[in-house]
Amino acid sequence: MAEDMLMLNISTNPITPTFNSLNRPHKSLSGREKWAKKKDTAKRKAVFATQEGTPTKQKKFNHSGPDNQSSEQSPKSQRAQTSPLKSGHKPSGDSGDETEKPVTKSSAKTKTFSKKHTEEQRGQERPFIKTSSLFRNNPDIPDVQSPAVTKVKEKVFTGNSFEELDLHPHLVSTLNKVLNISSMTSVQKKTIPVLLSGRDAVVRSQTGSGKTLAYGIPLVQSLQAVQPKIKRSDGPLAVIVVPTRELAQQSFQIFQKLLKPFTWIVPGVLMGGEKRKAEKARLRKGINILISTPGRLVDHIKNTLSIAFSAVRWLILDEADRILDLGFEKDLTVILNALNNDGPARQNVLLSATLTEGLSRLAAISMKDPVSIQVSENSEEPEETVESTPQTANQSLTSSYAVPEGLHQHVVVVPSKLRLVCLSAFILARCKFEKGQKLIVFVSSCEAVEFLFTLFNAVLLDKKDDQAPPQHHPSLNFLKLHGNMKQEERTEVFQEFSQCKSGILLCTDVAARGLDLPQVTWIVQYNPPISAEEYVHRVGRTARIGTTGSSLLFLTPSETSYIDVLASHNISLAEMKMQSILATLMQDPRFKGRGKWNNKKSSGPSEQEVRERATVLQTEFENFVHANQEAVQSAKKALQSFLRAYTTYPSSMKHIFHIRGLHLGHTAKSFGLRDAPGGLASATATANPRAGKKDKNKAKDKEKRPPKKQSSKQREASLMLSEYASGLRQGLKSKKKKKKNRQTNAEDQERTEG
Ligand SMILES: Nc1ncnc2c1ncn2[C@@H]1O[C@H](COP(=O)(O)OP(=O)(O)OP(=O)(O)O)[C@@H](O)[C@H]1O
Repeated sequence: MAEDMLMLNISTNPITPTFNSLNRPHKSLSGREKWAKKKDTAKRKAVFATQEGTPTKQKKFNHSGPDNQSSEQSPKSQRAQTSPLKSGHKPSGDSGDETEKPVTKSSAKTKTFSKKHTEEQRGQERPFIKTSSLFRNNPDIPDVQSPAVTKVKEKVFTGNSFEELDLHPHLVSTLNKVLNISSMTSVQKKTIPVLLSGRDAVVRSQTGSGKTLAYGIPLVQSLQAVQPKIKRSDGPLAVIVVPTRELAQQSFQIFQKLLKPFTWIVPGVLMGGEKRKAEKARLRKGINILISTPGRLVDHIKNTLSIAFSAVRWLILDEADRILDLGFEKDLTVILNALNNDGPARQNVLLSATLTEGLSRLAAISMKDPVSIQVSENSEEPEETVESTPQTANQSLTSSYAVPEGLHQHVVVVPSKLRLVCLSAFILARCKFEKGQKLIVFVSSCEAVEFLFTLFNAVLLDKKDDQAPPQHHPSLNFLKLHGNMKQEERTEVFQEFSQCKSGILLCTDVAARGLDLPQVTWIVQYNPPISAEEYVHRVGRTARIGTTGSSLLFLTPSETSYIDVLASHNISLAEMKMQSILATLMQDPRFKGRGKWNNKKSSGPSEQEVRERATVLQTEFENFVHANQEAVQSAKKALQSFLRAYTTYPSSMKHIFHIRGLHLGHTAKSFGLRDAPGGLASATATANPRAGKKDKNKAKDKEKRPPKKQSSKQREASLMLSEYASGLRQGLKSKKKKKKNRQTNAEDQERTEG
């Protein structure tokens, strides 16, 4: 690990041998080999010192110079290197250890010096650079070529107006005047007549194509026509199930608008995080269109006597593939049983941008001859809908997904160590040096969102001095959204990000589905999603309803095969170069390094200068993280949760995302940690069933009560469920003591988003 230690690394935390052994693809060097490498490195150092005339001391502070260049691969060596294990990627403990020794030896002495010196250097725009090895010993970045694919295209709009349908004139005028829409989208044109005819339907169309109104309009049309007029006391006539609270709120708001002329029809929303008592009272008064998350609906089915489904005529599952997915299945069964016991014949509608698998389970919700509706540009007018059974519907829905035409998708390959600075540079580029940019950054865990939120607010915002509050650049407005936040805060953030003109939303997949946040310009996937389907939903938060937008997927060199996975779903990405993202740092004087590279004649930013600035930024991150124990703990928690999430990729993707492919020292750096903390062994050993026996034993020793081993499916499920967790765990636990009776339901509740 010595090579990964900072030049002036003062860490007393030796790297656990377990991790070195997990990540060390090479056998240890013989004495002769070590000597040869030492000699070679010394030679290179000497050459550099002569070329740059770097004083010895300065060279110690910034060791990235010549060796960085050695890490820049020749085109030949760049080719076809995808796995660190295969690529000659040299993790800690390999070559370079010896060259760093003189420096690490003096670490005790430099500790005090570095701290004082760092402070002195601030304000002089020549920060003390502690992080010297950022650009060294990284795996090669392979050439990235997205395979040619035939993109699936969907036309968003039709030239047809809502007047052409046989709708109530007040409904049409509400669409025109309240929602400001006049012509139908393709999916609306296909779906509305089918649903008005009373048929069940399975609807798939690209993200942001207007699926909510595709079921909302016929639902309102049909309910307003019911005679005698619907009364509040009739209870629910339509049940709409959606996977997240924010989506529930959003759908509820749309129904409030649609129902403006039909005031006798009452919409209502039930969702986790809200007070049950208040919801019960509303249910007692009567809700005709009931929108709910699965968990909260189940909770009421079990505990609220006044909930009755005898009048339900419609069941709509929005984001149906998510609801039919792992974890929600049990809740859905409870909901369906309750509906089937009570209700008359009803219409069932399933919608999503990625409906494929899970359709065999449609039988379980007793769809009757569902019509399969999908939108494809190739289909000739009149656009046919397909009469199908659940089985044929399954066949007709391929796994090639349409993404919006105005979406420009990119990928950047970044070695683990550089991920944090690269993400920061990207955010600065978009939000500090450009105007009107609204970004959503997807991260794999709640803890990582919290960590990045605190870190970016502390480091990326301009600070004049330590006392003054950070100066908010107007566009550098960070927001966070994840399942462990209190509901009020979630709602506030959702509203704020919906309304703001620019900003950065750091979030988990809780924001991946269905949310219609206006004018989002970039979707950044800092951690790749667990499936191509989730990729489609995440990027679908931009370029909605015929507009344009962009996306950027971060991959490490060992993860580049993910591009092929996406290509197999007809999704292709253009490469963005890491260097060009990092070059943004040249615009920010706060990250100016020693500046001596400025003298160079070259017109563009020197690569070395960019690296130096990236190193300054990384140093700032590490200084912040190591400034106090709380920050270190937060970084460790984030790292641990990242590792846990990494073990949950499905087995079909383990060849790309396997915990063994991670270099933990490098990964730790992307959390501002100078070294991989000890104790991670237990986290990964318990999470990773394939970890060595030795690691598992160590983990057992350390943990008094090691968590139960889970199958990979269980882990995936529990991750998803914790992701969508209500955040009520503490409150529910205390209630548990008082009301044993409610225990089961409370657990169900906290287990789901609802
Ligand atoms: N006919 C229309 N004309 C103009 N805008 C429309 C029309 N129908 C819907 N919209 C708007 O398009 C946006 C996206 O609609 P919606 O959220 O229903 O998309 P979606 O297909 O459900 O997306 P996702 O798959 O991401 O959930 C919304 O802002 C909605 O108001």
